[in-house]
Amino acid sequence: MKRLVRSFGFAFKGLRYATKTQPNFQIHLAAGTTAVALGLCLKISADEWLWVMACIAIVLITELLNTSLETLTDLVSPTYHEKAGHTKDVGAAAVVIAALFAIITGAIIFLPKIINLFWHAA
Ligand SMILES: Nc1ncnc2c1ncn2[C@@H]1O[C@H](COP(=O)(O)OP(=O)(O)OP(=O)(O)O)[C@@H](O)[C@H]1O
Repeated sequence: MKRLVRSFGFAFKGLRYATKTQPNFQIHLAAGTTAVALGLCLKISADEWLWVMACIAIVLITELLNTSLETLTDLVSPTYHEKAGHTKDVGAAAVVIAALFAIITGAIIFLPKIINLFWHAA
């Protein structure tokens, strides 16, 4: 049990580090918070909540793994190396794919509801 609590402590340390030092992680956190606020305002269904939560988790997880990869790359290869560049580029590509998936899912869920709202307000 003590080991589990210690592991959680390290995990929160990592989360704090990413939140404090990574502007991209801060942007993804803000986007996730906005999606949750929109979900509450637009009263999305349980199924839609599952998609929204999955998207938020996938984007934050890929961003955290990318940060981890970048940090390790900077440690192992502080000077220019083609493979270090590939490592960072592939990590960044994973984040872009996750973010695109989240944007498309968000558009499918929220756009019709937002359009409907304006349609009825007009
Ligand atoms: N050691 C390196 N060797 C070769 N290319 C590198 C190296 N470090 C970075 N690069 C190239 O520069 C790009 C930007 O890297 P940089 O370290 O500036 O930002 P990042 O760590 O990818 O992202 P962030 O701005 O979120 O910290 C990388 O995607 C890679 O193409």
